[in-house]
Amino acid sequence: MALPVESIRALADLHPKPAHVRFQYGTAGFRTIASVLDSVLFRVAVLAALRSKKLDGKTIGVMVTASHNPEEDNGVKLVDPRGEMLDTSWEIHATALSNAQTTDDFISELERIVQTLNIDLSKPARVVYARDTRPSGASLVASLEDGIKAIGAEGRNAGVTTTPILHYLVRAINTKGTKESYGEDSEEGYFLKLTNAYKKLVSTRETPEPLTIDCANGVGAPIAARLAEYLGGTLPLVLENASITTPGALNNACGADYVKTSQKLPPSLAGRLQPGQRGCSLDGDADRLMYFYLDERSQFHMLDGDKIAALVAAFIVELVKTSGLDGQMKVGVVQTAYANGASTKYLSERLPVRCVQTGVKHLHHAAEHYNIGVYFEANGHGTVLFSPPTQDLLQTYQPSTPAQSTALEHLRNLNQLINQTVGDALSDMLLVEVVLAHKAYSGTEWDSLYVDLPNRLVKVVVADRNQFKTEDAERQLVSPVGLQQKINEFVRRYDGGRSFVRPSGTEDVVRVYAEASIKAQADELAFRVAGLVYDECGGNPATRPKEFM
Ligand SMILES: CC(=O)N[C@H]1[C@@H](OP(=O)(O)O)O[C@H](CO)[C@@H](O)[C@@H]1O
Ligand SMILES: [Mg+2]
Repeated sequence: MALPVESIRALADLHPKPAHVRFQYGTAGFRTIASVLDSVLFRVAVLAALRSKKLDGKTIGVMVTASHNPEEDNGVKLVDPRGEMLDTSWEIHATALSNAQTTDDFISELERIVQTLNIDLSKPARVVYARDTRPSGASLVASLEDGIKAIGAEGRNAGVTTTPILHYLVRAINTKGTKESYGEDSEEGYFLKLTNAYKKLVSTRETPEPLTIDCANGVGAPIAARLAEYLGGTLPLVLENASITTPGALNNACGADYVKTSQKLPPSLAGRLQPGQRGCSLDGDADRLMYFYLDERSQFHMLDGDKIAALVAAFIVELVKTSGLDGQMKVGVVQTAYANGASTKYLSERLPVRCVQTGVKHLHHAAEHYNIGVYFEANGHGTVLFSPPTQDLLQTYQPSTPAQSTALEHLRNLNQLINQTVGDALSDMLLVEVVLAHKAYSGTEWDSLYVDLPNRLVKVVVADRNQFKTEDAERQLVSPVGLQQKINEFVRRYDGGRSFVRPSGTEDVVRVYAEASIKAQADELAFRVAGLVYDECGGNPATRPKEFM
């Protein structure tokens, strides 16, 4: 069977690639200003169909979102059959297709892919897609639907929903009717799976004080509202920043990325959160979560991805131990170099910790090596993975005491509560609430598990960020040659000092991270290293940021 070239050509002509734009399928898929993305959406749909055919008709997911980016941006990423991110080896095909200039170039590129990957075009193709609340979403989805139609794939529209729900749906569809069934392949199936597990986990606990959710004025708002209905009062939720139709509101001075970067309460919550109260922020597609609370003096305290990892990992280790499964189950944590050094210290004293490259796919894959793998980026993206043999063991294990039996039941319910396809702000939020309820912790007690080392993250604009090459999970620079030694010399002069430099995978900048035991010192170290990088790597002297030292 050949490609339906005529139908592809006719529809592709309606979605021409803009001249002079170069696209790249990066860490977060394609992401840029929405107005240039029309052709990308059309082409991604065709690629998703090819991937589905290559995988014997398994359903591939397509999510249209730009997460925490500004409202005028949009983006698209593919989801593989088990609900994970697209296999990295296909990223280059996505990039190549998106950059083909004419319809003819696009078709030749498709033919090349079909041939190189030996794709059997007679196989069925199935694609499920969704979008966030961005104003550009509807028209981009229409372009996507044209691509699905052009290649004759079967499309399923999952509507306006969160990224993690789309990932859930992909896995649920592909495991339907099998022994690994992940749940009903509907939003309702998702809500029921999570809330049933939550209710069982907190059944013997008191109903907590209401939890405020900053929904970033995004898709998390309507989804959290439905979640609240399914929770039915077992966890009272107060939704803030839930205006999904107010122009310009999305992610604007609110949401998880705002909280993490500015380390502040979103101004819109001032006076809405009372002293002692806890709250959390979602990002624009609800796959990141940041917690926070106000102490009795109304001081803001942030509980980031590292604090979530510490809370959750310690709880799971305890349950595994109490259940009597500790001889058979290795629990581990995966972090990146951006994890606060104090969190790494706290966790390493309790369980194995690995550091990997930035980017969720690296964390996810490393976490798969444990029986139970906890991974979180400091920015609040993360989840917990139970390996397939571990899930079987949880079903067959025979506890010998009532305490073992209770702990086992909790582990089984956590396995249901946690969205294991990808980081999921709402699932993670329920997980945090479970642990807080079990430990009877308020924000203060959770926060005091360890004290964050003061730190500073700085962006540096250099002539060419591609000259920066790293090793040791990005903690050491190997290129430009000699720069790492100079950084080390600075670091040595600071008590508790740590600093590393790496090229961003999502922005045209180099990132400098620094930590030290005192805030002023962390800032100074970061600005010294930033100044060094700037001067040595072609930063323009005329626009040298004044804070660089
Ligand atoms: C320091 C930082 O937060 N980096 C972020 C950012 O990656 P960069 O490669 O640093 O641009 O975006 C990634 C995708 O959202 C996210 O996984 C990662 O944590
Ligand atoms: Mg996101």
